[in-house]
Formats: sequence, C-alpha cells, structure tokens
Amino acid sequence: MNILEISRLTFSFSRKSEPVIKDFSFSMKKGEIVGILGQSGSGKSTLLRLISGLEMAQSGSIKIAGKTVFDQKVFIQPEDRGVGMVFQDYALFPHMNVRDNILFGLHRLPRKERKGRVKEMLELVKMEPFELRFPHELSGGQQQRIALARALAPKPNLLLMDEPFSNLDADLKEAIREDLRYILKTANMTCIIVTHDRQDVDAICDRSIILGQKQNESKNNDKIDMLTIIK
Ligand SMILES: Nc1ncnc2c1ncn2[C@@H]1O[C@H](COP(=O)(O)OP(=O)(O)OP(=O)(O)O)[C@@H](O)[C@H]1O
Repeated sequence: MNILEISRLTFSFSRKSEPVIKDFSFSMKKGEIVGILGQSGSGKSTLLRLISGLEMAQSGSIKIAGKTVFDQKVFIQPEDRGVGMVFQDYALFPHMNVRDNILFGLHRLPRKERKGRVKEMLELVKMEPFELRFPHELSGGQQQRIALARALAPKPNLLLMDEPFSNLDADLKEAIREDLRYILKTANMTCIIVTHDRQDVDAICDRSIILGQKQNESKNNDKIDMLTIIK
C-alpha cells in the first residue's frame, strides 16, 4: 500500500511569485526511506511543510495512508495527519526530562499504555538508562535519539526529518546514520529525510529524489523537470 501519494502539487508563497513546488507527483510505499536532496532554496523544507500541513498548496492533492489530507475540497489539520517530524535542532522541551518529552505526544493513547510505550521507544533507540535526564544533560547524538523516540512514539504513518544531522560532528554522524536506518527499519517506518549530504542518502535511504530547477544546465535553456529520480 502507498503510505504517501502526492499528485500534481503546486505551491507558491504569493500569487506573483514563481511556484516553489510545481506540478510535483510522488509516492512512497510502507516502510520506504526516501532522501530528498537539492540546492539551498530548491523547496525541500517547503515540501515537508506541505505534507505535514504547515502550508497549503494552490492545487494538486496529498493522500496519507489512503486518506486525502489535501485537495481542492479538503484540508486536514497537521495534528490529524498522523505525521511525525524531527527537526535539525531536535526541539526537545528543555524543562522536561526524557520520559516526559516522549510522553508529550502520547495523549491519544490510553493512560495505562503510555508507560509501556515510553519504555519500548527508549529500548528502540538504546537510551533506557537516560529516562530521567534533562535535554541539557545529553550529548547532541543522544538528544537526536530522544527526538526520534518522541516522534516515533505515537506511531505516525509517516516520519519527516529535516536535516537531522546538521548539528552533529562528522564522527557521530557516521555512527548515527547506521543506527537510524536500523531503528527505522525495525519500526517499519515510512520516512522522508531532507539532507544536503549525499552520504546520508547512501547510508540510510532506499532511494532519493533531487528537487531543483536545472534551466542553466540545459543547452537551450529550456526548463527541465524539477524532479529527477537518481537512485
Ligand atoms: N515564508 C516564505 N515566504 C516567501 N518565500 C519563502 C518563504 N519561505 C521560503 N521561501 C522561499 O521558497 C524557496 C524554497 O525554500 P525552502 O526553505 O523550501 O528551501 P530548501 O530547499 O529547504 O532550502 P535549504 O536547503 O536552504 O534549507 C526559497 O527560494 C525561499 O527563499
């Protein structure tokens, strides 16, 4: 089954400006990990914001797990789309310990199941001993794991990660890439990762797409399709 189906999506920030996303179609199967590459300003973050419902496109449609979340008649709010997000700064709540950070997204789960779910998530990201620590008592890599645990805890249909490694140093990045693929595959999570780094894609993703207009590379300066499948 396709978890994500985007059809002919077009979005611009204002009526007068050129579309950032133009006639974009794309789909993902359950459990797939896809990388999105592209130059700065090519629309990678915008695409994630459209999928999660933080922006509304002008035309096209988006389906998540078989349900239309956007088309000309429908707009489902972000919190009802079943989409988890991990940002580059992890956005953990500094005044909450690890357990409460993970519990935060679990208000829809029956109370008696929440504790077990936190435990399961800490096990998955190998952070069980850190349950009572606060974010400032964790390293960058550990904070990233907790951000991942928090995003996965409500069992989203789709996980979106925007430059998840940009705050990590090179050594840590390498170790975390392998772990991330393992964690995502163990959870059978469908995931989109936006990155500048081709090596992230090679290590983690099943396939990738490049966003970007490539007029300058074309001999007669015709517009080439914005979407190029590269893997
Ligand atoms: N709120 C906004 N209003 C108007 N234009 C915007 C707004 N946000 C982004 N843009 C423009 O839309 C385009 C796409 O931005 P976006 O942030 O999606 O790019 P990106 O590929 O994620 O870039 P980067 O790799 O630098 O993060 C850019 O040209 C940007 O200047």
